[in-house]
Amino acid sequence: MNRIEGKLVLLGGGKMGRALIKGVLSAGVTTESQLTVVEPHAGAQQWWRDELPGVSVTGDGQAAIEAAQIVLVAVKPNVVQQVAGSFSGSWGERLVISIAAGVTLERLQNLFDSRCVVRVMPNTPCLVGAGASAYACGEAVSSEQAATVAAIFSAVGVVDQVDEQLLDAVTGLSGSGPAYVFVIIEALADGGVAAGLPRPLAMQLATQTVLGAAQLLQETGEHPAALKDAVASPGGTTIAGLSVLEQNGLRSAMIEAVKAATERSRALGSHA
Ligand SMILES: NC(=O)C1=CN([C@@H]2O[C@H](COP(=O)(O)OP(=O)(O)OC[C@H]3O[C@@H](n4cnc5c(N)ncnc54)[C@H](OP(=O)(O)O)[C@@H]3O)[C@@H](O)[C@H]2O)C=CC1
Ligand SMILES: O=C(O)[C@@H]1CCC=N1
Repeated sequence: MNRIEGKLVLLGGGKMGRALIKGVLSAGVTTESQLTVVEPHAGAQQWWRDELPGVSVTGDGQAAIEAAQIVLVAVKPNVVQQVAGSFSGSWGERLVISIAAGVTLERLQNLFDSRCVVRVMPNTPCLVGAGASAYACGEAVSSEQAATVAAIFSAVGVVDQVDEQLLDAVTGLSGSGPAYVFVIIEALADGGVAAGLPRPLAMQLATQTVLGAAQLLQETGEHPAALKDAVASPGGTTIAGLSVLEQNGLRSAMIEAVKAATERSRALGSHA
């Protein structure tokens, strides 16, 4: 794992900020003494003090940002403008990495008056080191700085550099995708309960089935259709279940969900 150089400030100590920082610390990408979290709300500050007592936490980021080489922006998209305006110095001397959904590189470059900005889309499985992230770099980001971004996000899962035009679709697929999968797992468990299984057993079987299927797909490198066919015996149980999924439009529901989330990411970008 590559260690990153310099002080890092996290703006916004909520769900994603916590997931990312816990991941980079446990992977040894940086250390608690190199980190400051800027979070205005007392409740959220307390979480950091309880969980990571070696990390500095403050409500006012001015001094910490002045001392930092890397700033990770993890506030809601509609708060990015406010945090960009909260610092009186020049952002341009720092690498600014934003995970705000939909907020474009052009918008980041304008808000931070810097071309040294990176737009990233991670997801919540970063919390357990199984995230999927993609990023695009602004015009002045050096290859060393791009490597810093890769080091941070590879500490919490897989990461790819992409053209910025793909990032709304990344948001619709892997950014929002964990929520779709949680709905599928919950529904599978409900089906098991409806068929007579105790709830805890149904939940364990549903979760492990999704985890195992994803792992099988990844490790064999087979096409999902081939693995699906291998489960479905002629005249058997699986083809009976699959036929109900087709009748009820599961595939098109998934496709439309990703498209709708992609559109929403584009819309967030135009309003942020
Ligand atoms: N959740 C997800 O699955 C994903 C989210 N994202 C993106 O990550 C970003 C953060 O999302 P998420 O972690 O879910 O949101 P959270 O609301 O959990 O975290 C945002 C945090 O920022 C704090 N905050 C508000 N104003 C300021 C400020 N002026 N300065 C510093 N901190 C502030 C919030 O405090 P308070 O709540 O008290 O206002 C909150 O603790 C969003 O832009 C989102 O689009 C990206 C990928 C996946
Ligand atoms: O729902 C959202 O807006 C954020 C971005 C991707 C996942 N959650």
